[in-house]
Amino acid sequence: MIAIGSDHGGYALKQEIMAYLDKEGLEYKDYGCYSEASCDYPEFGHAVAHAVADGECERGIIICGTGIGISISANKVKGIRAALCGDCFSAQMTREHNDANILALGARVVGAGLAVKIVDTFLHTEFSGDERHARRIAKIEEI
Ligand SMILES: O=C[C@H](O)[C@H](O)[C@H](O)COP(=O)(O)O
Repeated sequence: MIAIGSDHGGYALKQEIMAYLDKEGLEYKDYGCYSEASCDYPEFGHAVAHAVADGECERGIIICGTGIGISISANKVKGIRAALCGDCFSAQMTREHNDANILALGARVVGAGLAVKIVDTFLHTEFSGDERHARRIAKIEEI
């Protein structure tokens, strides 16, 4: 199960991402927002982060205008490694090296076509499991 959430700035892109997930037959839960009315990104970053940290969902996707505010919010939750990605290489690396469990996107930064490719890369790349990467992630957890 994938947790997905956005503020008003990410709402339209979220619809595109959910259409992609539907097409791929991937299950998701939408944690809001549910319209383009102005709202506050920390609420939705927090909701998705908790769904992932609590084990309710395996991965998360969060979207705001830049992807910055909502990723800062999600990263406040223990156990969350939210990565803001604007390209497929970063999405691949953050899965292989950082075992990122949430992808953040900036709807005012990337177009829908690229965003879907980034999501696809993020969801289909596994953590490498290399000792050096696991050691560094463990150090993040200690902070
Ligand atoms: O990091 C924050 C996000 O980019 C927000 O989506 C953005 O600040 C919202 O701005 P506004 O309220 O002007 O639409």
